[in-house]
Amino acid sequence: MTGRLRGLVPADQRAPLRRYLGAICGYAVAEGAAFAVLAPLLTALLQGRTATAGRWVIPLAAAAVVGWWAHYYLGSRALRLSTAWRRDLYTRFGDRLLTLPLGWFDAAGAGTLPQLVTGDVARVAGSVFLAQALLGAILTPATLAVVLLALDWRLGIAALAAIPVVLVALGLARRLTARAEAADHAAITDAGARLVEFAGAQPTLRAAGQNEAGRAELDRALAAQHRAARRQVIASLPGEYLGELGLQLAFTALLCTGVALATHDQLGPQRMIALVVVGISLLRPLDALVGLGADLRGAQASAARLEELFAVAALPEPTSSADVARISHAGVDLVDVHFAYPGGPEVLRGLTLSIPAGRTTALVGVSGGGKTTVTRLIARFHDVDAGTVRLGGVDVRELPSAELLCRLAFVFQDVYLFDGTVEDNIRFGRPDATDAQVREAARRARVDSIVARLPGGWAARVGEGGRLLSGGERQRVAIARALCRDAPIVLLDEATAALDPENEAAVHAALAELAAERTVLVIAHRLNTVVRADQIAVLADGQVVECGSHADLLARDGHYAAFWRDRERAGGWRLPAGNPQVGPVRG
Ligand SMILES: Nc1ncnc2c1ncn2[C@@H]1O[C@H](COP(=O)(O)OP(=O)(O)OP(=O)(O)O)[C@@H](O)[C@H]1O
Repeated sequence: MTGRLRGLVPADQRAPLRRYLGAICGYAVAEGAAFAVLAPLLTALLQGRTATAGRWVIPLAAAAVVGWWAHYYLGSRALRLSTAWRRDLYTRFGDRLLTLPLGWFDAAGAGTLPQLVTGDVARVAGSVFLAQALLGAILTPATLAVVLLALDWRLGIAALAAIPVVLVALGLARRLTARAEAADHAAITDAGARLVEFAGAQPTLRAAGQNEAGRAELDRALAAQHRAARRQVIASLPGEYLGELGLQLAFTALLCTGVALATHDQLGPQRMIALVVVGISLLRPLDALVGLGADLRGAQASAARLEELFAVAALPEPTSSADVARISHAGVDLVDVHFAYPGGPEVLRGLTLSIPAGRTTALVGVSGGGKTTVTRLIARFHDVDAGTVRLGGVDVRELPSAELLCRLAFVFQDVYLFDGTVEDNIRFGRPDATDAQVREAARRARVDSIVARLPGGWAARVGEGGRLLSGGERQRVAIARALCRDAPIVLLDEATAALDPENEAAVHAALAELAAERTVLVIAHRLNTVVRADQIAVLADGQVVECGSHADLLARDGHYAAFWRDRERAGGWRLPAGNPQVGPVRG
């Protein structure tokens, strides 16, 4: 077990694994010793000493029976160890997902999850079986080599001629395939992600009559994966061929040496044949070594990826929740905030914004200007690079994440509903809510009218992701969830999609219920929302360049007023990114 893999072995499985590895070493050596019995047996048989040969059959038959039992026993041990290891990795995986910074999920990291869960965990846990094959392919020939050297050192050396060539083949295979293996893994991950994306995009693609256009990305990823797999096979060929060549040379050397010794009367022909058979038994398992080396590298690479995931630093948590008592109001303040996504340019450059308690603040700005980023920093998906985000006067970094998150409710644009009933989905915001509280939240968010039309009513399931509901209906359920949660601060990303008049009116009524007496920060995409907000913050160049009510900002005749005039002229809201003037979306 190599260092990387050993590091992932669960603590309570280390001792059983050590015992198992010891047992398979013993098994491999014993297998070699059992093969060695062939030498006296065959010699006696070929010399016509059948009684002696018969005596040697007894230990060989006993070894076969014991070997059969040991094989079964070790196989069941391996299965138990591998299953326990896999279970532990899944548990650690689940625990890790709970503590990963939320920002990790919307970065590239989340795309690697399926491959980590399905491929890497299985490969690491499966290395228990690999260890058996590998140790067998090393120790059985090593035992036979010692026996052969003891019986006839000349034939032993001839057989061992393969070893340097096999070692060179292993090194060559590792060097040539390292890059190809990494590229193949990246291509498999990408193709998997594209496939999931393609499946999820089916409704949109078909509605737009763009089935083929949507396929292009998937086809490209599959073609890339095919190329990467072919390159990996090609890269592995020289190592395999060299290993094979080494073995053929060793067979030839063994035979030639045996024949030479027999013809020069150095060795009886019967003994020569028996020893050559032992030599062939020595060489045979070496054949598998190059392939097993590739499997081991694959398991090590999987272990490295899992280690990388387990090593992602959780955002530092305060050791005590004492600062929670200092929260004096439900307002949020961002002070001189600087932030860049890992490896990206600075998105927020000294942003200062005060979001007063119990009021609605609309955030407007060009697409990609950093509005969503502001909400993510308030919820501490990421930590700021400089400056502070305060909730009720307390730095969010000084609040335990559970304390922070229980004060926040989110209503995202792409609302995700679980495949349960509407009620389940509303209760999800607050698991201990009573039926009456859930129904009340549903009524205030105008969800009861959705339930009325669902076949099965409250008992109807909404489908995975809420696909049986329309976008507006999903958002109403999300608003009901937030109402049920009753958090004092709501972070809301208003839907950009056009809603039918009935849904539009229902969503607005629901939002009005949500906003009453709560602190709301809304990424506003609708004219009504912007105009009605208590204050509008205009985001440009990573800063809040204007802040005030609709009337104030119009009177100031700055960015907002310019955008407003633009909007009146064009009848639209959103200005293209790069335009110095700012604006949300069509009202
Ligand atoms: N997870 C991420 N990793 C790296 N960069 C990101 C990430 N999320 C957003 N960005 C980048 O940060 C910048 C700000 O994005 P953000 O989503 O905050 O803008 P926005 O104003 O909400 O845009 P929109 O109105 O189009 O939703 C963009 O350049 C975006 O590409």
